[in-house]
Amino acid sequence: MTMHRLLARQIRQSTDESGQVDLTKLCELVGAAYEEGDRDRRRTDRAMKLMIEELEQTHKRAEQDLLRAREFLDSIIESIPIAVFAKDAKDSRYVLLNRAGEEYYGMPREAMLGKTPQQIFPDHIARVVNEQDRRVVDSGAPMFLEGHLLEVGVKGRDRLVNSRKLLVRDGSGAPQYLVGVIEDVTERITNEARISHLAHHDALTDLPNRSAFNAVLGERLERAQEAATSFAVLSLDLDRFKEVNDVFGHPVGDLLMRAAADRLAEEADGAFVARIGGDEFMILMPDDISRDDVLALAERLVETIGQELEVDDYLSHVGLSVGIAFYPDDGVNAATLLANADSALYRAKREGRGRVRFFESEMDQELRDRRLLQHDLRLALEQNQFLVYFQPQARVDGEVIGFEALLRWNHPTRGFVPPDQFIPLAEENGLIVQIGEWVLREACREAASWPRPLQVAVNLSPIQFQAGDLERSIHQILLETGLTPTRLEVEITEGVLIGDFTRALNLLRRLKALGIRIAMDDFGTGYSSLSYLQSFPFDKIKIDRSFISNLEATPQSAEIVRAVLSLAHALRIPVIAEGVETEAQRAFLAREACEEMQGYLVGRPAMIERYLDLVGVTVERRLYA
Ligand SMILES: Nc1nc2c(ncn2[C@@H]2O[C@H](COP(=O)(O)O[C@H]3[C@@H](O)[C@H](n4cnc5c(=O)[nH]c(N)nc54)O[C@@H]3COP(=O)(O)O)[C@@H](O)[C@H]2O)c(=O)[nH]1
Repeated sequence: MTMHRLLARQIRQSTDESGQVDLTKLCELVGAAYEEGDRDRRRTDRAMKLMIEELEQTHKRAEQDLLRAREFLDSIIESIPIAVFAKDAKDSRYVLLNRAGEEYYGMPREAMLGKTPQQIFPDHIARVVNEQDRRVVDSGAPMFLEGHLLEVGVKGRDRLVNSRKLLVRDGSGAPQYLVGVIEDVTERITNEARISHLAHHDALTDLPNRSAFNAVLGERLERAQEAATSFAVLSLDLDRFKEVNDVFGHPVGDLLMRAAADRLAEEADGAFVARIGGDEFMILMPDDISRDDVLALAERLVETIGQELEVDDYLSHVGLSVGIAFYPDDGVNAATLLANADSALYRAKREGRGRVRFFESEMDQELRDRRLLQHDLRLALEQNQFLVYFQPQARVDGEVIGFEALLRWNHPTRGFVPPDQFIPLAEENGLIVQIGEWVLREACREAASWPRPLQVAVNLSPIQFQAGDLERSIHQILLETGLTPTRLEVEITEGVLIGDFTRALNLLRRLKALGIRIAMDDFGTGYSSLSYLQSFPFDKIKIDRSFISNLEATPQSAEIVRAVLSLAHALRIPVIAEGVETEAQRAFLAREACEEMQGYLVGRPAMIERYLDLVGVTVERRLYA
């Protein structure tokens, strides 16, 4: 007989030693066991119920998470600014389209979902779309089209898009969906194009800039070397642009620059025109163009730029100088070609501006000479190669009233180098500041030693006004030398006032306040001498010697001198005429009531020893001074 182990134990526990079963005890034990079993079952039921509830919760949460994830993905797809669509891979019916897609196609999704391309687009577009879809489905490879013109949609055909289509397979690997994205890249491509344009063009004139010019020149050189062709490089520089800019201000200067650039580009007849900085331009002429044609074009450019330009109610006159170099005759690489075109330009400017010059080999030499002279100039001051010459200034009746100090450079091997040659170089490299200070000191020291209190006039370069502390150095020189300020006259050209006009004017006022006299040099040769007369109370006007030397030859010069004199008299400014060489010139000036004169007639520039009697020094006194 088999019996449940629990019942056997309960019978054992209810049986006494004689083998009698105590039924009451057994019933109690069995009853307790049943109750325990009931409790267990209830516990199990509760646990099961809890488990089921937990499972149901978990499932519900998973469903909600799934829903939320779906909604999240949907909202992303819906809000991304790129058109997204999905189609059934079998027949290309649209099954999904986001908001950007609606915008791109120009129709609500209801009008597209469930429909094939044929039911939505015109035939010729549907054909293309279907063909692309088939290709992706058949090959299984994604399709990517970059920067192509929009073929469908309402934004117009000027939009550029990147589009991508790829195949999605089901669990068994069969094609299920075609998913596509279309990104409108018009703005990006336009911006990239704009940035690239800015990098290669000059912002003011919109002409290609230096870097674009260098790139194009490089290509032209390569091509010309391969094809054995020739071409011309033109280096151009606007004449007097800086003056116009300074006198009328930068906004007018900008307008003028733009107008000049437009004229150049128009007249250049398709040649490559670049603005390489400031008022400098370069032009690359077409291959195998003849010298005559290049010359004709360059002359046309000079003429067209020389014509009056009306900008912002101002009438301006600028000019153009042009230097020309040919590949391969004048250089086979960019550096040589450009340097030679620049040398030719430099010659054109030096010969009076408004000119066209072809490069010639001796210009190269000239450029090298210039560099050598620059080099020597640096040594000149420390090696005491400079001298100050003095030229007398007199009343028209001949009475000497002072001297002009004129710088001379006695070079150890070249001999006397004309100031016209080395002063511009010293201005270019800034040495004029030190040299000018040296001249001032020498002139003041010399004048302070004269027994007669004559005046001494010293030329100041515009560069001395821009760099260094001119006021302090003049002040110190006057203290050092003991020269009375009223005996010092500084001669300035209008170049001093061009540039930072206010600063120069204030400096002149402070110098005048010290008692120094200010003379306007080269009157009549500049651009706006007259306008400067009203800005500052000059102590003297110096009529340029070009008018005096032409007095007898051209009646216009006499008229100009008369006009300057009458203007100066009206303004009560004394006038000195320079370059007076003949008695006839002196007599004319005397008749016209010109106050003073300077020139070979009175005396040539020379070492002061030549004029000791005029300054009141006896030779003996000088020797033992
Ligand atoms: N910034 C400085 N400029 C200076 C200084 N020294 C001279 N210069 C300038 O150099 C230019 C040429 O000067 P230079 O060769 O000395 O010529 C002067 C005279 O020699 C010349 N002159 C005088 N009289 C006559 C004459 O009767 N005939 C004739 N053909 N030439 C004559 O004129 C020049 C004087 O020029 P200016 O100063 O305009 O009165 C010249 O521009 C000088 O200014 C210097 O230290 N600093």
